[in-house]
Amino acid sequence: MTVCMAPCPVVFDLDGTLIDSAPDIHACVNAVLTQHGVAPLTLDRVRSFVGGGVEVLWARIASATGLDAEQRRDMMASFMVRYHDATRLTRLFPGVTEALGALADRGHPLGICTNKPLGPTHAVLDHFGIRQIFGVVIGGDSLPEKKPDPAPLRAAFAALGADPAAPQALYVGDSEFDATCAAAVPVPFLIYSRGYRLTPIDQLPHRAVFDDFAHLPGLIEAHAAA
Ligand SMILES: O=C(O)COP(=O)(O)O
Ligand SMILES: [Mg+2]
Repeated sequence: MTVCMAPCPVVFDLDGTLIDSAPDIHACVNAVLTQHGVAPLTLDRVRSFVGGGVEVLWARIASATGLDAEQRRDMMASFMVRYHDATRLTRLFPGVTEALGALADRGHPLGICTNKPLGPTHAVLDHFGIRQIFGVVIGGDSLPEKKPDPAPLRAAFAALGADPAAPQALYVGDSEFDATCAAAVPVPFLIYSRGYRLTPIDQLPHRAVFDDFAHLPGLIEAHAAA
């Protein structure tokens, strides 16, 4: 077992991990559907479509509502205009601010690797005043690849000057996309159990699970010392 000589780098997913953004995504989706005469979808349904980025979201909406390719393209474009600064219904999950502050105070380099496009990602980080705490923010449109491809997460660790293969590096996320991505990097994965995951936790590769951000700094210190 190695002892962490320097605070380990920690990269976070965003939607369903640090923020509960499904209500804003749901509102933007339904505004567009209604505008085009398509019946709205429930919050649970839209939440179940989040995790793979905007193209995956609209592919799932199209198959749920029977949109053709042209309708889907037009509606996705209208969605992006609304989504760009949609923060009104979004909340940080309980304890996130305190956990990020504690990790930053202990010197952990922190980053974001999300499939959410950079525009709405920056808007929401600015809205909550937490953008500066992150040394790198990789969005769903930062690279040609998205999670579960390992490239965006590797880029996040590289920007932090960290080697994800170092035993102490960590990725924290909520979904199947995150678990598969972390395994492909490879980097140990901590899963937040109150996010947007559909698959049972025991079927996803992960190092540890937590349901309260108050426990995260202790979990990370325990991992780093293991
Ligand atoms: O925008 C999405 O679909 C998912 O975003 P996430 O990668 O932060 O969970
Ligand atoms: Mg997520």
